[in-house]
Amino acid sequence: MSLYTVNNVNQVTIGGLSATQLARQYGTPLQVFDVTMIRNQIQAFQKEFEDRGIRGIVSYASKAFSCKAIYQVVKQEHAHSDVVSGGEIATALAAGFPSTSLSFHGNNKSLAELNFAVQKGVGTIILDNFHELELLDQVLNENNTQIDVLLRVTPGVSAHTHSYIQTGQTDSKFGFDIDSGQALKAMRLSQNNPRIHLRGIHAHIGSQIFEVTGFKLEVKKLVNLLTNWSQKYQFTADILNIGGGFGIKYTHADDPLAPELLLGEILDELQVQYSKLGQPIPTIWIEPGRSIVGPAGFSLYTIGSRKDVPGLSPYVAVDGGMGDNIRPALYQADYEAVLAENPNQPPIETVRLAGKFCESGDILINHLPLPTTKTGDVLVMLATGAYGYSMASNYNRNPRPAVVFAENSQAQLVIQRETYADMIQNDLDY
Ligand SMILES: Cc1ncc(COP(=O)(O)O)c(C=O)c1O
Ligand SMILES: N[C@@H](CCCC[NH3+])C(=O)O
Repeated sequence: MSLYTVNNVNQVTIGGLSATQLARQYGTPLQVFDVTMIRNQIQAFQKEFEDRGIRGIVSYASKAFSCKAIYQVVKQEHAHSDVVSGGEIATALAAGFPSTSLSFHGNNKSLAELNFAVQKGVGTIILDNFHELELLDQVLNENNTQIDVLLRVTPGVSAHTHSYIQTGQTDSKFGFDIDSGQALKAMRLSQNNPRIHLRGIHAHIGSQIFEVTGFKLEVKKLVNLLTNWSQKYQFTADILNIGGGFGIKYTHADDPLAPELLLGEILDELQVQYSKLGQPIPTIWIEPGRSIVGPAGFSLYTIGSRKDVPGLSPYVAVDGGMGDNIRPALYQADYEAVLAENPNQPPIETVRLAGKFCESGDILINHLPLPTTKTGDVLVMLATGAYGYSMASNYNRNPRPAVVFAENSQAQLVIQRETYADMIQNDLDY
């Protein structure tokens, strides 16, 4: 499976449009999304549920990439979205996303954020800790209302992934621990709170996961927990949210199962578990972020300076870097990149693709094989749609790039390039 497509004149294309042309039209650095790929992935997840007759909800984890346009695409695909801050809620609502299809996550939601969520009619609060339970109770009382809640539990399963991005193991800042009894206590408190409609539980075991084993352990543990709660405490869950984390192909060294096939295996396991119990499967929610927007995103850069270092690979610098994609610097994440024109030419050298930020560690790709390049060439970095723009910064007061959605050979600007004025507007004189 290739990470990019080309047209008949051997140019990289995104959503049917030439990357060179997009770079010319909108400037670089530029983030472009192939919207068809986003839609196809959401639909592929939905089909896995339908094929098995399981009620399922795809809740896009919008921390992976949040802006009005993406919530609009998610809404068009009849999916839900998970949000992790007042800012994500506000963006989704500004996009016309139905508040009832939002679920609100976070290990330290503020009173103001909970109040905002409740007043705006956010559908589900994913309760993370006892402090939040108190805040939520206060907010619900003050607003004289009720809300649906899922309890986030930590099943003690740690999936194989980069250690910085693991969640879900017992030693996690997120959620109620099952083994120590925190989860049970939270369930009892919620069950006894007339303003809380406890609908079920949630767990998330990590990110960029290729193996189904961790997920299978997770669902076994969750089903056991729910069985125990239903037998001993008459609590019947109608929602089981198994989180996100489906891994994607960033480079040719990655060979993940297609995310929907991974989901299929998890659903098969759930069917086995529930048929052993002789019980119906609750509605299953998933929260994929990376797998929905990651492969669909492309970063377009223009090559600028070059520095040759005797005996070592040269630095080839582009007009973006850690400000629009912190992942290589933060997680040592690997990516691939190709020239927008004739991407299949045989390489003549391996370069270090450097960003323009004032940090030696601002290297986007450490070993990038490239044909002859020159200043002004457009380079396309692949599979950058998840946690790139959403983690972008104004470091060195570089403006964040523009974002374009491309679909059926049409392009539309969905986030304007930041201007110097945008960055200065909140500064005050002294
Ligand atoms: C609770 C929760 N749900 C969903 C996600 C999305 O994960 P991913 O982007 O790996 O699918 C995350 C991030 O890891 C998360 O913390
Ligand atoms: N930001 C991380 C993933 C974090 C997952 C959020 N729970 C990444 O770039 O891979």
